[in-house]
Amino acid sequence: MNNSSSNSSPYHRQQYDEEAAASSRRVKDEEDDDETSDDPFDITNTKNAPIERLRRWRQAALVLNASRRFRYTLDLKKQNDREDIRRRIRAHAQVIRAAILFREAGDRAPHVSGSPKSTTPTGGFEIGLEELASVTRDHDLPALERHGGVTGLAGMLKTNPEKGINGDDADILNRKNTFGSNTYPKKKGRSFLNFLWEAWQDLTLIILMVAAAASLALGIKTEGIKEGWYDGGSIAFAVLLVIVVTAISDYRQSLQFQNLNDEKRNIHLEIVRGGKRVEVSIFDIVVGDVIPLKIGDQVPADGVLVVGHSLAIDESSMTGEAKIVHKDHRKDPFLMSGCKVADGYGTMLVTGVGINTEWGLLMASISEDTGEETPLQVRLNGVATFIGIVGLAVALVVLVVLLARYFTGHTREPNRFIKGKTNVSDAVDGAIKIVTVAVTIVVVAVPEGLPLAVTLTLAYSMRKMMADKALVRRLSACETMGSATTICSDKTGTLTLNQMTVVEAYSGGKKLDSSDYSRSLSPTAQSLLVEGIAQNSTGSVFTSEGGEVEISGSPTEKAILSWGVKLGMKFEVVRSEASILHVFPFNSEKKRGGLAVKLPNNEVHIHWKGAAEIVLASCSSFLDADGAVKPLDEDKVAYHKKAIGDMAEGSLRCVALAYRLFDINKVPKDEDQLEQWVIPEEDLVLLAIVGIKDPCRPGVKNAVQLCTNAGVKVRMVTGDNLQTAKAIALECGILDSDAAATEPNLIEGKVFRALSDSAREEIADKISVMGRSSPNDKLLLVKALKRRGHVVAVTGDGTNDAPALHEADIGLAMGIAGTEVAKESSDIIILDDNFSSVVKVS
Ligand SMILES: Nc1ncnc2c1ncn2[C@@H]1O[C@H](COP(=O)(O)OP(=O)(O)OP(=O)(O)O)[C@@H](O)[C@H]1O
Ligand SMILES: [Ca+2]
Repeated sequence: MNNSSSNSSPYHRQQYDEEAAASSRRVKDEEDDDETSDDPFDITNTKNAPIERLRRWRQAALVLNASRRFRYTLDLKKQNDREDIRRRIRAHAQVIRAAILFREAGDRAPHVSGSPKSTTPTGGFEIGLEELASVTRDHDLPALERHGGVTGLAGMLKTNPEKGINGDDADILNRKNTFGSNTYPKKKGRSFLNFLWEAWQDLTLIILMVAAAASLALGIKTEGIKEGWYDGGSIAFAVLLVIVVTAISDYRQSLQFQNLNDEKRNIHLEIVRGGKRVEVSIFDIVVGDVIPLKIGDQVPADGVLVVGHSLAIDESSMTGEAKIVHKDHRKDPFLMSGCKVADGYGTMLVTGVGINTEWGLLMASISEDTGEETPLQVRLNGVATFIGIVGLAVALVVLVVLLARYFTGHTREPNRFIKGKTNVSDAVDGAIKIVTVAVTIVVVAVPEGLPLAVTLTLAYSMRKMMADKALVRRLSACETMGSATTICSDKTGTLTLNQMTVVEAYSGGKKLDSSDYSRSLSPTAQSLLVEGIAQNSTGSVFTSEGGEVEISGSPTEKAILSWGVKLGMKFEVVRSEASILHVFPFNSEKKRGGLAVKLPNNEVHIHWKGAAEIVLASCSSFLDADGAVKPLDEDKVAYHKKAIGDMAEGSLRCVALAYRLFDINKVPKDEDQLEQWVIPEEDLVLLAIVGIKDPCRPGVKNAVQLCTNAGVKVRMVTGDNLQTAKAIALECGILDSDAAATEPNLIEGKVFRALSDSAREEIADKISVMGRSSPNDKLLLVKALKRRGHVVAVTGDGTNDAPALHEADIGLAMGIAGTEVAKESSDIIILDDNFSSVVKVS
């Protein structure tokens, strides 16, 4: 909390705090929570977990530490607790909001009616922090309109909706001081003492401690203080050792988890500053920043949409319900931090950061789970406890039997107990001997070290994985990874470098000269291609004053954009020449993306770009060498198919560009209908087919070999063309010869999809390469393999890989190219995207 209160105008913040404090106090009372927090507004202080534990302590005498022992299953309660905290925070946020609104209403009353600027703007901006934050948090569309919509807001925040803030240090600092920074106070980790305290609360240890005390007392009684303390003392020492080692190990693990979390949260993303895309850390985002969003991204801060194309947001992380919300800049432009982009793309203007967003409040209050246990640990803990209890029971039985025998005189010992004859002191000595036997049984039987050994081993392997560039999100993954029998890897970026360049191109019914692509192009083809490339792209080209070009976007986009630059494309100029009517964003399902643009002369051009053979199938004509539209007859289709085949053979990824004219009168006039408009995708005119090279990663071949030798089969599941997939698979050793490259070793996604469940199971084992697969095919394959008894590891980067990653026994997400959604569904994040690291992990 501290940093945001120091960042905002002190006067308002104080008032805000007081009221919010009062109301949150009420909420707390209602919930009857033992939360102890000096500053009630400081929700970062929810000391919930230990209290929960204490409460359980009180409730059940037997369950000493429910979080560690006496569980034979993983802790579902913990997840519920987290959900609970979320819900509470949401309620909190509502209360805080209500408090602000209440106060504002009070403020407004004297000066008659609701002037929109009831809070004093600071820092040279025309709008104050609270005002701004409340507009976005309440999704207050009328208020946004009062401020002049997004453009008005951008003006007030001294930013440009297209170019962003200018991004000099002074400006950024000023914004941070005025509106806060996009960070939240970290929840303090638990102290070492805390772990010590937790470590001794363990049934087996308590049994041992009692045994130590008993043994100490008995020893001293029978052998005197000098000699008698050995047994008891050594048991006590062992117990102490176990407690300390457990505590140290847990403590170190919690520190490590904190580091991991910091790393996990430190998302790097591209934003627009000074008209240029720059990569910054999510923590450096300030109010006024303009951020492009694409499928799979996490919304990094609260904001409003500047432009969006089919943008759909998954708000489940905030609202708790799985619901996809369509955003558009007129009706619902508000974006909540922490949500995921489910589809489409757009640009947002940041209006709220850090603790001023609901997500910030949430993150500041949830302590990351550090006490996670793996299935093996849970099982071993169960076993240890079970053995302990059995030991205790046996010891008790022995005790009872021996005592009974002793006191009934059924022993053969010389000084056995004879009723009336044996004096009290002898009788006690005899009984003590028997008790000592029982204690010994307990000490021997309780296997305290067992679970500890596992914990230590796992902690070690996690550290080792980190060194191998793998970030472990779920500790149990370390355990499972060792037993993986097959790896389903995607191609792009994992097996290949993800550095793409166009190396071959066909246009006008012939192959272009790769030393100078534009020379053999007709002016018509050149201008249409340039238009299609510049407009139909989620990437961007920035030309600095010195004339240097910087290209950003996904690797495929970058390759095509830089090819466009070679054709003489002036990105900004082309973009400003025509206005975009509607967009169908690229997705892996359809493998193509398209859009409609309106030219100044009222012509409507529709451009498509996507997987070559798919786009080719939608074409009915092509642009010949002179720029005239010619029908695509059988010969020409065969020619282009062969061209694609040749390029794929050479392991190139093929992308086709096509366009068509469209009657402007048929374009829906109404904005809502335009939003629903399905862009025509038939009768296209083929403009060009390009072959993009994406070299194999060095070392991948060895890594694959290593896996094969270890009995782990590597399979490639890719969205790319089957031939391209085959060529790459041969290159990196997934297929060893052309002869092996037959169905069902090599299979196309749609063939696999069409099979019945049982048939899929039949052939799943044999599949080495699957080409032109949709994300769902990957899921199907994983399911089939699992049913065949395989332990499946899956690597992936895309949003649509999430289901497969989730389904897999071990999901590995790519740290660099991977989308946030994919990372969230994974167990391990491969930081350098390298397949060799995947192999090291296993
Ligand atoms: N931005 C893009 N615009 C148009 N077409 C594209 C774009 N990106 C990829 N493609 C085409 O779609 C095909 C498949 O893309 P998809 O996203 O399914 O696979 P991928 O994830 O890139 O590959 P992999 O599954 O190996 O990681 C590519 O072969 C290419 O032809
Ligand atoms: Ca992929």
